[in-house]
Amino acid sequence: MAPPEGPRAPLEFGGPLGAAALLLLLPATMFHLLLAARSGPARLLGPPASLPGLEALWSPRALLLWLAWLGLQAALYLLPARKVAEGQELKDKSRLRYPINGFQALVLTALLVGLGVSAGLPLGALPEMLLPLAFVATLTAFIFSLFLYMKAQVAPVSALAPGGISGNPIYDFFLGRELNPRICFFDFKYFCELRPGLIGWVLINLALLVKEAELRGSPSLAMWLVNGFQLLYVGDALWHEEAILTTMDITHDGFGFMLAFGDIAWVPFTYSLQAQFLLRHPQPLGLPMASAICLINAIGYYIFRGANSQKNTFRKNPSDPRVAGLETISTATGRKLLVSGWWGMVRHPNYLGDLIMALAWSLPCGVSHLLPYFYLLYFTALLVHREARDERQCLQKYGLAWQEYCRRVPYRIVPYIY
Ligand SMILES: NC(=O)C1=CN([C@@H]2O[C@H](COP(=O)(O)OP(=O)(O)OC[C@H]3O[C@@H](n4cnc5c(N)ncnc54)[C@H](OP(=O)(O)O)[C@@H]3O)[C@@H](O)[C@H]2O)C=CC1
Ligand SMILES: CC(C)CCC[C@@H](C)[C@H]1CC=C2C3=C(CC[C@@]21C)[C@@]1(C)CC[C@H](O)C[C@@H]1CC3
Repeated sequence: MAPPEGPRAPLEFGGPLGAAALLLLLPATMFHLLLAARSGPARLLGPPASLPGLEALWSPRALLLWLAWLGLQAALYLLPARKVAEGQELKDKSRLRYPINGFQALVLTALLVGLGVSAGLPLGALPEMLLPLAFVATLTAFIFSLFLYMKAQVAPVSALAPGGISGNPIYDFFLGRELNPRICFFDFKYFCELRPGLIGWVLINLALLVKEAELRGSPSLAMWLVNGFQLLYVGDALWHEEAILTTMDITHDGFGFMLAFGDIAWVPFTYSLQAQFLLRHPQPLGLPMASAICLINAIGYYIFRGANSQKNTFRKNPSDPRVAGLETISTATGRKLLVSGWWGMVRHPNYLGDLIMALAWSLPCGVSHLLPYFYLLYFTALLVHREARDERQCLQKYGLAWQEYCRRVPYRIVPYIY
């Protein structure tokens, strides 16, 4: 169906050319990181030691394993949920319904993997399959995004995302045309955002830990820390699954290659980079240093969770005693903005906490290589860009009230710095 005439959202990511470049650059970066982590020099910059042939990338076993994984996560999504939540109001005034059973999916996956391992499933063999698995995940993301693009051609105009209706096929394929593509109750974007990728990430981490134990007798302290920190992060995201319904990915962005690839390929295969690095480049870590890193992660988590929970509680019920005493600014929409508490410190305190945690995930890998710090560098760029997008949307939504908020809380992410 033809998109509506009228003013369109400004093009992002450098327009169609930028989107075309990212279609190649993102998978290329992911494969570069996978290869670099297993190579001796583990260089972040510069060419990988050797390029794999097609036989190293293509494996029918990896394809089967990948399809079984997606099938398992889809089946867990369809299980009865402890709660069904309503999303934000859509253009046509309706609200979609979403199952809240992500944490249940994590626990059931853990039980199934545990059962599998006790029945002889060689979890330690998974690290050897990362390259072909990443390859099939990338293929899946391309094919799936094509399906989503075609599905959007027959979707009603009211179902399209503001950003993905430029009319340029490459740009729209990358950004995503349809806001909430679904078949019946099965919401593709919501499913992909939290399940196969995030749970896949901690499973890959665990397999790397098991492999390290097989190679060296026991997992290293550094590997334990990386596994523990990232499991906490993923468990937290799934426990607070409902909060995802108000993020810009769900409420504003279409579902196209960027999110499909990001969710199912980028997250599991690049977010597990520190554990991949540690398997081949063991790092000595003493107890005092490990304790300091735990403290950094705990501070990051405290800020991240405190800020996210404060906003979520306030958005659900502003008179909740936990937030009722906070200072606010009224806006013309009837919604208020918090201007004290975490949200009075900087305009994105949750990003600050997330970045501190990102640092704690890299520190166990030592300082001899830049590679394990890739996540911190990429994440800083992602959050700075995301913050700017969110500010633009908030200025549009709240106008003068947002300007007043920016005047009263002048720093974006890091107090007195940015
Ligand atoms: N690991 C990863 O790869 C990624 C992690 N994240 C994390 O996900 C979490 C969610 O992030 P994200 O989706 O970007 O957005 P946020 O949770 O930061 O939400 C931004 C929204 O919050 C509301 N808001 C902003 N300021 C205020 C205020 N002062 N008072 C009340 N409401 C306010 C506005 O929406 P409204 O007013 O409409 O409610 C705004 O659009 C973060 O913790 C982030 O760090 C995000 C991206 C990637
Ligand atoms: C491949 C590109 C460079 C960008 C892809 C971006 C995606 C990987 C991220 C976009 C927003 C995300 C969120 C999360 C994971 C990463 C993606 C999907 C969380 C689920 C991580 C856990 C947090 O508690 C909530 C996050 C919401 C946004």
